[in-house]
Amino acid sequence: MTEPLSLDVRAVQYAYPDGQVALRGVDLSVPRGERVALLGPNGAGKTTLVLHLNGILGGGGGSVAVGGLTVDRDRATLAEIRRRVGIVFQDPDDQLFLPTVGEDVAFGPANLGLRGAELTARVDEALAAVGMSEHRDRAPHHLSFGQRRRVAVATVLSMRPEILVLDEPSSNLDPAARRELAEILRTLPVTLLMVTHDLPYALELCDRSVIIDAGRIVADAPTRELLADSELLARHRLELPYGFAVRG
Ligand SMILES: Nc1ncnc2c1ncn2[C@@H]1O[C@H](COP(=O)(O)OP(=O)(O)OP(=O)(O)O)[C@@H](O)[C@H]1O
Repeated sequence: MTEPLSLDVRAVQYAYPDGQVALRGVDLSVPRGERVALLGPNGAGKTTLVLHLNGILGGGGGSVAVGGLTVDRDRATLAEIRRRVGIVFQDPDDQLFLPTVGEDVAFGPANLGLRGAELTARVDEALAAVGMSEHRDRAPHHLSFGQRRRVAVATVLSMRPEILVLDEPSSNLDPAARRELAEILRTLPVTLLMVTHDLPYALELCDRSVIIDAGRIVADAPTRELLADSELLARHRLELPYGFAVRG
């Protein structure tokens, strides 16, 4: 039997209630363990697509499956889909709200009913994965922004997701924190989908990139190849930093 894809998006369409069409038939398959960057200009449909992955949005046509389970409206399926799709939002403070780091990381698995040694093991594992074990008893608001982002990643990892979705993971990080996070993300044994405007970060972390524009996937290829195509980038309002050149 072939292993199920981590993510299988087929012909997904979506218009917001005000009539604004955001997705016009999106297909995207991601095998388990792959890291993919989702690129595109403002308003392209990146967030709308991400919100389809865990069933926050849907119903406009097409299908989404995560680890072989199709996203559906019934409660049990939705709960399982939300466990399988871990979303790390751009602002870690949207994800951290308990008095200590350990409590924040335990929150998700505790909600699933885990207790005692099993719960402790989940928290240990997630904090170790992001290099934050020694900060377990600290208050999240006493940590640096870079540390809070790592803890936000841990709050999702403790659910043992099928796919980790990161929204602009490098934003607001200083160069050292940016590099440390990249090193962490590279070693995580999960499928990763990273929404970003930071093209060098996409190149550093993801072998494959997808460009979405006006609700359609317009390119899906090795990151190096995409970033070497300056006409393609310009057509979709994507820019490499000044002086940063990529050879295909
Ligand atoms: N709640 C909403 N109601 C109506 N239209 C919306 C809503 N949210 C987004 N849109 C529209 O849907 C389209 C896709 O937006 P989306 O936020 O998915 O783009 P994006 O690629 O994530 O952009 P950005 O890079 O700016 O975050 C845009 O035309 C946007 O104006």
